[in-house]
This record gives sequence, structure tokens and C-alpha cells, in this order.
Amino acid sequence: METTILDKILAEKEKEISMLKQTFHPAAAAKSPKTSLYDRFYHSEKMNVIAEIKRASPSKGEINFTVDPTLQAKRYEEYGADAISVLTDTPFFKGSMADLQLVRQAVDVPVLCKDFIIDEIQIDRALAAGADVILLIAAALCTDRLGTLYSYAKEKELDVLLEVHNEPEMEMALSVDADVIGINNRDLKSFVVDLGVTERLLNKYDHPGKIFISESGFQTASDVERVKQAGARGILVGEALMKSENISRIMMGLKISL
Ligand SMILES: O=C(O)c1ccccc1NCC(=O)[C@H](O)[C@H](O)COP(=O)(O)O
Repeated sequence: METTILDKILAEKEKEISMLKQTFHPAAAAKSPKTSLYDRFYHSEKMNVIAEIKRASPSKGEINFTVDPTLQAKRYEEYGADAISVLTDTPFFKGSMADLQLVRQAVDVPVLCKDFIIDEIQIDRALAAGADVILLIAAALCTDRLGTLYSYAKEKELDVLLEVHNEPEMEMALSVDADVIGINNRDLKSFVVDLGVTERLLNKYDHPGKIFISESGFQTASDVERVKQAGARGILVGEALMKSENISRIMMGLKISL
């Protein structure tokens, strides 16, 4: 079988985790009580925007190497971001946990540690760096491990954005009773981005109690309108914001009324 980029990323993560187990010793990091992502996003009257710090990606190469994460995060918050996602993977996205720490210090909105989490120690590290939310990707885990890591994060009072891309992964998310489900429009194996993925899955799975976030590929207000019509209450946007010289204008287009 062909090795995909996700396979390569996960192989790197295994190495990173072995190193981490030798070097990182989690102190009992206490999380300050905050409104949950679910409650925030549930009550909002505008499309919830998770704005991403994304220096590079496997599909696009360099996006913005020279970004100042502190300044970028402050701009995102000022122009209405409801949460900030920080890509902390280094080999493939050129991000770091240091980026996450800087963002944490700069803003009050929830901060998402966007990484490829397959082990509890990565959750401990995200918590220690100040994350409020972690990403779990169904495509990277079997259902049992997904459930174990989901419960582990929740026990530590972290919110979880559980990412899916197709029907079997949506079934996994529902089986662990995830309350915030991300639908990635990008196929992590082929890199094809299609907003129709959100439309198809939300047409099929009608779960009024869940918050659905549509991820990847947003450029214009009409893109956002499409996923709003499908039932998404939030979007996750990286490249369009990272490449823009006018974040305020882009953000205005994204924050449509719900
Ligand atoms: O973006 C990639 O090339 C990529 C490749 C492999 C795994 C994950 C990848 N991206 C992570 C994301 O899901 C996006 O950063 C996020 O949804 C924002 O997408 P965009 O607005 O299209 O930059």
C-alpha cells in the first residue's frame, strides 16, 4: 500500500514521543476554569472563527515563515477570532510549542494545540504550554485509542476538537460522544479540498446537540455561507488569513450571522 503524508507525519510523531518520554516530565499543570468551547460556540450569533497560525504545510509548502505569532494572534483576536489554532508540528508545518506559549500569553480567547496527537504525553505537553483545546484526528487513531485519549483530555479539563473526514470517522466521533466535531474538507491523504465534504456529512448526520466546525479551504463569505447552510457553527481558517495583508477585511467576510 502507498505511504501517505499522514503515515509519514505519524511515523515522525512516534520518534518525537520517544524523545518526549525521556525529556518531558509534566508538572501538575492546573488549568484556569474557562467557559467551554462548546458553550461559547453554542451561544454565539455569528459564525465562530478559529483562526490559525500556520507557517507552512505539506500541501502548500511555505505559507508565512516570518510570522510573529504574538502579533498575528493579537490581530486575530482584535478582528473577532473566537479561538486561535496553533500548528505546533515542526517537521511538516514549521510550528512549535514555543509558538503556542507565545500565543497563550498574547490573547484571552481559547487556544487550540493543533498537532497529530497519538499519546497521552502530547496532551500533557499541550496542557503545560497553556492550551485550552487539543485536536484529535480520527484518521490517526483506532476507536479505542480515540476514546482513551478523548477521556484523558476531558479529565484534564481540556476541550477536544475531534476531526473527521468521512462517514466511518464520523461514526467514531459519535461513538466517543464528542461534543465538538471538526469536519476537515481537506483529504489528508490526497490534499484535495472540497467544501462538499462538510455538506455531505452534515446532510447525513443530523445531531442538534453537537457543534460542527468546518475546516480548511475558506476564502470568501460565499464559502462560509455554504457550510452554514449545511449546519456548521464554526470554521477553521489558516492559509487565507496567514497570507492576507488585510486580516480585518478577510475576517469580516468570514464572520457571517448564524
Ligand atoms: O494543510 C495541509 O497541507 C495538511 C496536510 C496534512 C495534514 C494536515 C494538513 N493541514 C491541517 C489543517 O487541517 C489545516 O491547517 C486547517 O484546517 C486550515 O486549512 P486552510 O484554511 O486551508 O489553510
